[in-house]
Amino acid sequence: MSLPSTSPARTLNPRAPGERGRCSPWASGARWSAAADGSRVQGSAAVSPAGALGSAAAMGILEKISEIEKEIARTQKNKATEYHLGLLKAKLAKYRAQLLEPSKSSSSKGEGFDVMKSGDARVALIGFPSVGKSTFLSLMTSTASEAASYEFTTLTCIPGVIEYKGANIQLLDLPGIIEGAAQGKGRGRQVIAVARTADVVIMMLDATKGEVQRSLLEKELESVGIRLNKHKPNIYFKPKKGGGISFNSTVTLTQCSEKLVQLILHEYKIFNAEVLFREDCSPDEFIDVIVGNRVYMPCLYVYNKIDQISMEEVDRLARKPDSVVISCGMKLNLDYLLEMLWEYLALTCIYTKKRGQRPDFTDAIILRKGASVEHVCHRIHRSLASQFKYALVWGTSTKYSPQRVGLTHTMEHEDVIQIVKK
Ligand SMILES: Nc1nc2c(ncn2[C@@H]2O[C@H](COP(=O)(O)OP(=O)(O)OP(=O)(O)O)[C@@H](O)[C@H]2O)c(=O)[nH]1
Ligand SMILES: [K+]
Ligand SMILES: [Mg+2]
Repeated sequence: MSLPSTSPARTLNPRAPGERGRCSPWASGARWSAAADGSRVQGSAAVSPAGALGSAAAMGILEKISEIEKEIARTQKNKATEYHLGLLKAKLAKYRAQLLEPSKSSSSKGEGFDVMKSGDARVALIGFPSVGKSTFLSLMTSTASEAASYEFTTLTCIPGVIEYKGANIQLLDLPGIIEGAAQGKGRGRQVIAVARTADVVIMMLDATKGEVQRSLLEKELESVGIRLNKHKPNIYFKPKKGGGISFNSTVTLTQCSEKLVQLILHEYKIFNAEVLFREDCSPDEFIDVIVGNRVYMPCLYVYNKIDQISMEEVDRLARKPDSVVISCGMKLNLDYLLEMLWEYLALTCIYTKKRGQRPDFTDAIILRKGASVEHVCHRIHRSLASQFKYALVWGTSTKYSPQRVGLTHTMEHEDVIQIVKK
């Protein structure tokens, strides 16, 4: 491929990096309603009964899962089958959970996967074999991870550090995963366990291969409770000791009804609970709330090897939501990827200020979203929180500037803080 001399940047990045509204998973949530349903319906292919699970019990569950998935696929989706489908989905989620449980206690943890969390954030590289994950790690960090043209070059978790805007971002190179990973194929289960601990997942894809790799990987992660670029369903759910099921909603529901909610709850042997829908959620989303243990994670789809495809194809991929096109081989568009990654991490930068002085804007304290004043204290000095009297905060997290706050106050991006000791 030859890159055009006129404005390649526009083709690579049809979105301006600052356009957080359109690319950030925290934006309005418009994308979210369409995504939930149907994903399981197509999921039948992903569950292969030939999964690497040894025990007969596990095989039994796999069979049950594939049977339910077949039935869901057979069942037409309409008003009359709504309850039936809802029940099937609840059953499916239950069996999937059972399938995953035993592995936690067994010895299948896998050597080399317990990498210590370090730095300000963690990013996991997930992808099929030989898409270029290790090449990427070696390029972006000072760590070298072996890259080669054969599959499964990487067998463990290799950590590196990206230094960007004063933050240390831990980047994890992982073995390639394949279809059936969630059922234990290859090192899939260990890889997915690491992915769950990340702040952002980079799903690396080979731009020369079809779209099917993306949907296969999404399905694998979905099936173990990882929700990509979705927010937690806004449903209040509280199991109770008695009193039956009290059901309410603050919005018009088009996908769930009281009866369906009850059916699903009964499937989980829950007969007393308070349920309040604050959003028009699907049955799948409601099941996610009951099951709990779901991880809602931002994901960047990174198409590598664009040096191998046509300009038109590059342009098409670059326009997909949550997507970035790169070439590790030709070092194309890596800066833009870093900008996007920074946005998706949505780290909070806090500036400190001494009494009577201007804030120090040269040295930000970098924290995860939702960090409190106490987190800030710990970052400055280990004993500061115990000597803390109050803090003055300027910025978007307070109503007044400055405002006197306590240790539990939640900080926001670019707030300025002055800490007053006892
Ligand atoms: N043409 C081209 N080849 C690339 C690019 N990036 C990586 N490769 C090649 O792709 C092959 C696989 O790269 P790796 O980095 O080993 O891929 P991986 O995803 O870590 O593979 P596993 O560890 O086996 O899962 C190597 O031969 C790389 O040189 C790229 O941007 N363009
Ligand atoms: K490889
Ligand atoms: Mg590798």
